[in-house]
Amino acid sequence: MSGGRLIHLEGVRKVYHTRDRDILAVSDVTMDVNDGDFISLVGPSGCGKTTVLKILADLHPADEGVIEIGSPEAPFDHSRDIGMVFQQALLLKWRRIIDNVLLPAEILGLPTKQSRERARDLLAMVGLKGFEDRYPYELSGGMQQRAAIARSLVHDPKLVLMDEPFGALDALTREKMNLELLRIWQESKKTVIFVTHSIQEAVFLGSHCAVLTAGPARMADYFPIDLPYPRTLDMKTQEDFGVYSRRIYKLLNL
Ligand SMILES: Nc1ncnc2c1ncn2[C@@H]1O[C@H](COP(=O)(O)OP(=O)(O)OP(=O)(O)O)[C@@H](O)[C@H]1O
Repeated sequence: MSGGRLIHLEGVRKVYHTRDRDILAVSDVTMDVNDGDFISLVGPSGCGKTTVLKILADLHPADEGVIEIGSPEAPFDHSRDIGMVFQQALLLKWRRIIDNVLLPAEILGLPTKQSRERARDLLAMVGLKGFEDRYPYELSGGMQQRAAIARSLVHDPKLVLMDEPFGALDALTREKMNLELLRIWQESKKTVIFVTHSIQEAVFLGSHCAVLTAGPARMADYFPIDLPYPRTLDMKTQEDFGVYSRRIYKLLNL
């Protein structure tokens, strides 16, 4: 389901300079991402996964390397073309669910009526039809994360950055959300960069996988995951799933 190239990273490196020392956050980040790809970014704590997302979002400059997003024919606007989902849903507790989903559209000044319609459609897509007028406290953790996913899509971004969105959910809800996310990804046809600590989750979701290692923090591998979509939970017990998982375990010295 890949289209033209959206992202080209080559030899990207980032060092944080603090008062008493320099911290190498990530290095050797090299990857090409096509429109519609789902990239899993997996690695241990502190290996620079969030830093890669921040560089892509243009929140931090890189120290070295080539970063190209979009093309002259389809320029990329960081303020409009990125949607973000974090580990916590971060919904505003005084706003109804639909008004939370609408927030990026409001900030960008998009037409109200169309945005509201789109927000309703997205809430239906993430399985929250009927919950538009509820408040966040009335929703479970998984439902709140669905609302956060709808919010990340409301302004129709080209790229969705997800920083461990299911890290705070229990194991069963997390598996369910994995399946839901793949369905939403296939329906919305967005390019997704998905950060996770979980090797299983990385293999299960990704069309491609980037493996980051710590000490020194670097991208150790980037490869396609040639398992067919739609993915099903029983694939996790299959041999080729195990081959991909072992490749990552090995890189992480586990
Ligand atoms: N603003 C900052 N200033 C200084 N050091 C930072 C800053 N942000 C991150 N770091 C350091 O850079 C390294 C990489 O951090 P980053 O948050 O990208 O890792 P991560 O893989 O996302 O970690 P985690 O999985 O724990 O969220 C870490 O050593 C971290 O302490």
